[in-house]
Amino acid sequence: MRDVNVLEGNVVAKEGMKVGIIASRFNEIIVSKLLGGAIDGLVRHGVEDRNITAAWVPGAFEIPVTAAKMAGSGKYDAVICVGAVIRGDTSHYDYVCSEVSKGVAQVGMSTGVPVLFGVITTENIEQAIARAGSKAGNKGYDCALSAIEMVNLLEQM
Ligand SMILES: Nc1c(NC[C@H](O)[C@H](O)[C@H](O)CO)[nH]c(=O)[nH]c1=O
Ligand SMILES: CC(=O)[C@@H](O)COP(=O)(O)O
Repeated sequence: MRDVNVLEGNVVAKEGMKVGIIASRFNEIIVSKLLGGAIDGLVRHGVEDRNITAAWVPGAFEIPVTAAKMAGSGKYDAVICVGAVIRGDTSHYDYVCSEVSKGVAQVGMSTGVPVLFGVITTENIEQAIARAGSKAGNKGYDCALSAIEMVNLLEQM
């Protein structure tokens, strides 16, 4: 490749990195696994337990307002959002998923704080289980590593 400048964040947490995690309680049996995966990923890559703060909200729809509060507080280098939205019998699923994804993205862009979207949106419980620590991995863990990478990348800009 030509001799260009390439910026990339590594996945080793900077000294004193502080992370907020927002977990939605709806489908808690799934979300607790996502939360555990996020914490595991952060700690394994150098974030200290005492620098991780987790907050429970009722459902995924309450994540964006909480993310705005966390990201806007100046206390956190990154915010990870984990939840599980599983389709039911009505169109409620579509509205929840749409607003949560848009809201989380908006918080990141408006604050400049990396806000990671670890809310799984599935057609059924089997798909959710697969993404919460079984055959499709753990989306919470994945978001932890992405949070560290994004903090390290944005600090270079
Ligand atoms: N059906 C799911 C919900 N619904 C609840 C909403 O997120 C919200 O708490 C309520 O509409 C009150 O504002 N939430 C999930 O996280 N997952 C679902 O599958
Ligand atoms: C994602 C939801 O809001 C959904 O679980 C609610 O179920 P229903 O559409 O049957 O009311």
